[in-house]
Amino acid sequence: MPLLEALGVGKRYDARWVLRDLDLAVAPGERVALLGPSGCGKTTLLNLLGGLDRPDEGRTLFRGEDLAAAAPARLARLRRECLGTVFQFFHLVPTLTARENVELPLQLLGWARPALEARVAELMEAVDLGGRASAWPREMSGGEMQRVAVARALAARPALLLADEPTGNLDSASGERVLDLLAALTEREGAALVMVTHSDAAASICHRVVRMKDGRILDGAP
Ligand SMILES: Nc1ncnc2c1ncn2[C@@H]1O[C@H](COP(=O)(O)OP(=O)(O)OP(=O)(O)O)[C@@H](O)[C@H]1O
Repeated sequence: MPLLEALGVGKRYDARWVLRDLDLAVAPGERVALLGPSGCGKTTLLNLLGGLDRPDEGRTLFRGEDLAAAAPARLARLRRECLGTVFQFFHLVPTLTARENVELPLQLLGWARPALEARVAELMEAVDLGGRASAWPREMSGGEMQRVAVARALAARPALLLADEPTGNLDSASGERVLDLLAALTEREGAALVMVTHSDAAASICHRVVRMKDGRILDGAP
């Protein structure tokens, strides 16, 4: 069974359809890049896949479960346990240290202290920030903040990571480092990745490139 499936999905704002009749399936552990011109609907699709938004036609299924039909509490739980997100502008909590940012999703899930601390330490090492755990976001470079964001997104061992232009605000060297980590850590943890990007370097760490135009998929669909 695919991990994630969009079946005939569409989304409109007022009378204007910005996605139409779109099909996409993502296998467990698969990395998919979503490419396409500005405004073609990539972020809209990512929001539907993550259950942040509901389609106006079609269905999005996570492990066969219709996200739009899930009760709000069920959806919140599914997102907390199974889904990690990485954004262009990092979205770290500015009043928490690097370590505390990574801890946050595990605290929300009620992890016990010893397991939580071991997992956070492991991830801080994995993103090569073992020595920066007590740093505040304002003291970190963009690349460091994004590495913290990657560690946070993977903390709860989600089956799916959604990333929206994760290198869009980084210089190419920092961006490459973040991409290498995204590939290595999703591989190691068995997480699938769906990544919106404009960058060929980002697409190159994916198993499959899906090109979109005007709210539809041009190629790369299964
Ligand atoms: N809340 C909204 N209300 C009305 N229109 C919207 C809304 N959100 C997005 N749109 C429109 O939907 C279309 C798709 O937007 P979306 O952000 O998904 O594109 P994108 O491919 O991610 O673009 P970019 O690469 O520039 O981020 C655009 O025309 C956008 O203006």
